[in-house]
Amino acid sequence: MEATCASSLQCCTWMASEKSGRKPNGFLELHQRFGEDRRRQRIVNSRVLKWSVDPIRPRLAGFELSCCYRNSEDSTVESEIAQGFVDEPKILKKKAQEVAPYLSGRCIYLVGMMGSGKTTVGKILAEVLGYSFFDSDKLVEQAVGGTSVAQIFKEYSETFFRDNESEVLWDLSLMRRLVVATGGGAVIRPINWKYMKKGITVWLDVPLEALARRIAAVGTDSRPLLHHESGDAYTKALLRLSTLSDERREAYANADARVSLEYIASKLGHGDVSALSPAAIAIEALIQMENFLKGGDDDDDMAIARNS
Ligand SMILES: Nc1ncnc2c1ncn2[C@@H]1O[C@H](COP(=O)(O)OP(=O)(O)O)[C@@H](O)[C@H]1O
Ligand SMILES: O=C(O)C1=C[C@@H](OP(=O)(O)O)[C@@H](O)[C@H](O)C1
Repeated sequence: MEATCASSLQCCTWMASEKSGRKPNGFLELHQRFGEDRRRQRIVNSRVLKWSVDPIRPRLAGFELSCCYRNSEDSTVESEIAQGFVDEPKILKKKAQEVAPYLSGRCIYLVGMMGSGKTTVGKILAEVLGYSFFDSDKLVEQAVGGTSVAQIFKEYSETFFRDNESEVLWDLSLMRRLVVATGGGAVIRPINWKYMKKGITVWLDVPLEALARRIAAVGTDSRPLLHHESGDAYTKALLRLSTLSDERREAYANADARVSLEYIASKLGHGDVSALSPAAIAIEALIQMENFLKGGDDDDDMAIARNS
């Protein structure tokens, strides 16, 4: 079973921090774990060859890493392949503990296109941070007497839905320690940004083809803005999503932190974002939030680049 763990590089760094109490190159530690003393050697090239989920212990993602070293003493170059496992829940928990003091109870608002994973990733973030999770669509549905979003669009109007959405976001902005999965269109009203900016806003930036694949898999019943196109489910979703994305991309870019699935995938040497697990995306969200809150753009995950 092939799957990816976007946390590969963080994992290596974190394993290293745990043992040595400093922030060294994780790959050195990786090799120390395999019983070899590489401290006097410098990595000149490293590459993740393969990721896979352990079918017996699915919380663990296995990896195979190829490394090439230069020995500083005699200038010889050696290479080897190492294997290991990363425990995503453990990494998530550790990263959440690191980010929590910077958040100091501020709410997290996830923004992004329909199907970008705001609900899925939001629930994970809420759990690891000890926050409560809210889906703004669900709150609108409750406010309109339990009417579904699709039904609200049909029986009332999109404007009516948007008004209720703004009210819900205002109510939420008065609270603390929440992760909020906003509706994909919440970003189009400037007033909503005023409410959301009381917390930290995070944009889940997912390629349109991946969004269309996810939505085609679950159907468009709950997403009325996708009801009008004709054709098969994937093509229908892709067409409409690309128009919406053109209209909204600039608005999403107002977010404090951006989580680009293409960036995570390329960092790990993957061609396809569909292999990234929700937990791995949540880890990247925590990293990007930490960067924003610390006011820098340091990226521990670039260890490979720095050492190559
Ligand atoms: N990383 C992921 N990989 C594969 N499928 C995902 C991922 N994240 C979310 N999904 C799936 O995509 C669909 C939409 O996700 P959801 O979290 O509801 O998005 P949103 O709240 O942004 O509309 C769901 O069926 C969910 O299971
Ligand atoms: O993109 C949009 O305008 C919408 C996205 C939906 O939420 P999700 O992003 O949770 O699907 C929901 O708010 C409504 O159907 C409108």
